[in-house]
Amino acid sequence: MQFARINDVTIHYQIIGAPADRPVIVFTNSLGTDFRIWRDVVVRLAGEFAIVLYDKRGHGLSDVGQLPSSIEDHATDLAGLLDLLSVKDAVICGLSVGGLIAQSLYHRRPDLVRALILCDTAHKIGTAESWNARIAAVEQNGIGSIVDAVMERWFTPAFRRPESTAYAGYCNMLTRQPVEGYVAACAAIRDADFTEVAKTIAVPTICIVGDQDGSTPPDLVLSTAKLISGARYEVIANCAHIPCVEQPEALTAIIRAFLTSIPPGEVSP
Ligand SMILES: O=C(O)CC1=CCC(=O)O1
Repeated sequence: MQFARINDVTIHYQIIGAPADRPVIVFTNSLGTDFRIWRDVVVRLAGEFAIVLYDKRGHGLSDVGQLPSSIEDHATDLAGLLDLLSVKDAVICGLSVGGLIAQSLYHRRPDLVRALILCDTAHKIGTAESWNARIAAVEQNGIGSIVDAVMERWFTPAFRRPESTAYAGYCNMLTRQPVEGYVAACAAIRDADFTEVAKTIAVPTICIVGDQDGSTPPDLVLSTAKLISGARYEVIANCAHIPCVEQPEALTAIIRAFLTSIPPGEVSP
């Protein structure tokens, strides 16, 4: 296990492969998850790319940090981690709130970003009312009180079978996040609007979405792709909000095809 102290926050991360030898992909995960969600993609890409995984503040083994915190704070954490690891020009793959963090990182530190993979994310996610209702429910009754509703957005019915041990495990992952970290991330998402930032993105970008995503549905992700000059758009079949868990093979194929299509010398393995 690897830990770094960044912006007074202990950040849990993992680095696989040598960044000096290979293009680097950095994975930044979604609300209520830690970096283990990327495992089935990472095992497919390891060897072709160097890979950086980390738990954003308030999730997994990372500290919650000072409250309140914003998407910009998350982006500053990620920039600090990449500086610490001497990683530049990385491909940033952000899932959901991770995609907001990726857009913010691009805005603040474009030198760190070679390409963007915006996965089940948007320029703006949800409404203030929906986030305030979620925050109130979690503060009053805990994360367990929202687990069924969240799982309906994360996974298709085929994945949400009661007898599935994987499904049970991801319910555990959600409910075991620290309440204050979860609530802080909900508030950060509520307060984030990257509409204007998205219009400035000038690196190769792909927007990917599950066809049954209940959190950032395909039409929302398409509207984000349309804000970004030259962005590609891909829909994954039989998939909801977390394709790295539900359809890792399809997601990996899209990531690989995207990265190998970028001009040689930029990100080709
Ligand atoms: O929990 C959800 O509804 C899904 C989600 C929204 C933002 C994020 O990161 O995950």
